[in-house]
Amino acid sequence: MPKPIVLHLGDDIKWNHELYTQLQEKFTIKRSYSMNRSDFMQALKTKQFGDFVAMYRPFWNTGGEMGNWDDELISLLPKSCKIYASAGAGFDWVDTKRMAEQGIIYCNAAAACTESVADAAIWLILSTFRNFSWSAIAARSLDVEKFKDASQNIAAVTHNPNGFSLGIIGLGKIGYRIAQKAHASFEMRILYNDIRRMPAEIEKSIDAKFYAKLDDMLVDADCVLVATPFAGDKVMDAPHFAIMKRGSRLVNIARGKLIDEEALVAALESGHLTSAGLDVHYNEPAVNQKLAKMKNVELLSHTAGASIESHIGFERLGIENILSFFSTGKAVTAVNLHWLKSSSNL
Ligand SMILES: O=CC(=O)O
Repeated sequence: MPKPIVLHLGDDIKWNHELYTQLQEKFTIKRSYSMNRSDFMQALKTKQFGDFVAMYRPFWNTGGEMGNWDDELISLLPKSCKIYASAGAGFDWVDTKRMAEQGIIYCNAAAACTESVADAAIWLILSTFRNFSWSAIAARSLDVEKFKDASQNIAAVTHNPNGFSLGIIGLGKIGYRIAQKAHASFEMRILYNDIRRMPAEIEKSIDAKFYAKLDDMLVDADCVLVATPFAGDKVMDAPHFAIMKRGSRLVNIARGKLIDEEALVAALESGHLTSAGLDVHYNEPAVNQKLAKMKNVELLSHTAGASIESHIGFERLGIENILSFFSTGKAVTAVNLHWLKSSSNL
């Protein structure tokens, strides 16, 4: 009996060679490498990869050249395909509901980059309180006047985060890890808003206060952290910024489109918000020109999750998802089971 086929998207794996050998023992691996959308669609139409049962994308740098996984692409997948295990935490580029309708489980890999993203969030939170961006820009300018300006004036406008409140939108795996770190390192008071309340022991472990309504939390938080998946709608727009505490801060490590960036600019320009820290941007890879000019805004190039540890974990978790699914019927990190269960195709 021929082995079932796994379609490996993108580059070779780099780290988990033993585990990959296990995958090769159980499956025939076909490769698409970095095909563009039209070549990839053509390959699916002509069944170039055969009737594969799973897709595996080990790292986010490659394997996404076909673009968003929408109805056009998903409807070309063979009916044999049951699981797509990909690198990456966010899955705004995959229509996971549409996949479920076709009986395909989508597995993300947030668990593999949680630590990296949480560390980056701590950097951004700290930066918004201490205005490190201003200091760094001045030092790199090689301009002694800018250096003196930063060195003499920053102390008058910055704070230790200790004892301030961090209001987290989305206390998932990543939000919780950030809360743990902020609570343990800076004794920050943790507030959170989510669609569901966490169990009492989770809340107790970080002394967290739950807000059923986002607006109520925005009024109380000294720093608002966006850590929720992007599902098509903004969570922060002008009315939200308006009710935030005067002098508070905003950090976003989730997706740029969750925030109305122009409204954020206006809130910073008016001084209603003191500072912001953004890993993600509305029009990536382009960064908002006004934000880029603000010394009280820390900006990163969507690298919060970028570390070798994340890469190793992405590769591993993807293979584990596929091996587990075909041996036990259960994937490790499926995100669309709620839709799959109700799908009439199953
Ligand atoms: O943004 C990065 C990711 O979704 O993993």
